[in-house]
Amino acid sequence: MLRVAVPNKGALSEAAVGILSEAGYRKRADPKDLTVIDVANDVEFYFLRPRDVAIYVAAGQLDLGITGRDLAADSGAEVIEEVALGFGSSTFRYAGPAGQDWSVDKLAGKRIATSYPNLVRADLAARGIEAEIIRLDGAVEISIQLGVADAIADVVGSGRTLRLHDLTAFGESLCDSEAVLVRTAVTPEPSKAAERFVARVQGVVFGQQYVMIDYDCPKQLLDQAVLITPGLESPTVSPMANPDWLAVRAMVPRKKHQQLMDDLSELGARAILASDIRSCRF
Ligand SMILES: Nc1ncnc2c1ncn2[C@@H]1O[C@H](COP(=O)(O)OP(=O)(O)OP(=O)(O)O)[C@@H](O)[C@H]1O
Ligand SMILES: O=P(O)(O)OC[C@H]1O[C@H](OP(=O)(O)OP(=O)(O)O)[C@H](O)[C@@H]1O
Ligand SMILES: [Mg+2]
Repeated sequence: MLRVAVPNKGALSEAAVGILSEAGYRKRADPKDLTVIDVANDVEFYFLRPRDVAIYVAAGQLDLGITGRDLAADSGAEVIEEVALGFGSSTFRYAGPAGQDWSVDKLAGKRIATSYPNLVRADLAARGIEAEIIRLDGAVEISIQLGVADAIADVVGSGRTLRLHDLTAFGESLCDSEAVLVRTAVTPEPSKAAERFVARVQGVVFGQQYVMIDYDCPKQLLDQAVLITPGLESPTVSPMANPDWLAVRAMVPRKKHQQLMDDLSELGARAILASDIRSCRF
């Protein structure tokens, strides 16, 4: 039976469970359940802290797991990233009190509070900077005010928490993160069952990032319309009852679809429809 780790709570949990459900896997009945056996798909799910997921997967105890790229990097566990899941996006930044002229060099000799000590230690070592790392479990932004640190290194999503605490980020991002599906590096190749699981998850994630566009196109405008909606391989073009018109169907990136619909409309296409793709395979 394939063994898969899923975040049991926190920022990544809900979206991870949503993708797995859309991929046809069984959900847990009670949020306190730590395991679910999906007999129909021959998969056992383990609901773990996302910070621990890469450790189990790297050790080969579990075949696959969903975690954050930053959490996996900080754990030091060796895992292979199979699918970037398109949610839980963040950067990982140094920050200090606003109004001071911060730069990474100025961290030398300072106290830096963080929940990601290994990520920070590796970055400072690569820069040849010596500083004291204060390891905290969370609410890191308050640590300067409380006098235990001079600067912090933390996850930045919207940036709201930094602003609320009068902190300013500086330096490059140490890790551009999102939720990822990782697999063990113990075996060089994934098993057939792991490959199938990855394909299902990839299919749902890909479906979320694209929409299907259908439209009616005057025959003489087809070449120009195909430039607007080239599809993945090539759009599907079908005859219509009226021989002067063609029906066209193509996948387009979700982020661009409204712009592309405007372009098609201005070109002369009609009855332009966009629909969600729930899942796909390539
Ligand atoms: N705005 C955000 N806040 C927190 N984590 C975020 C945010 N955006 C993305 N993430 C990602 O979520 C993961 C952290 O997951 P975790 O479960 O620890 O979240 P959490 O909500 O901080 O939980 P807890 O605070 O209970 O430990 C990291 O990969 C982080 O990059
Ligand atoms: O840039 P923002 O959108 O404001 O989000 C970033 C904040 O969210 C997370 O904290 P969380 O709520 O998980 O609490 P924690 O610090 O206790 O983990 C993270 O550690 C930052 O503090
Ligand atoms: Mg947190």
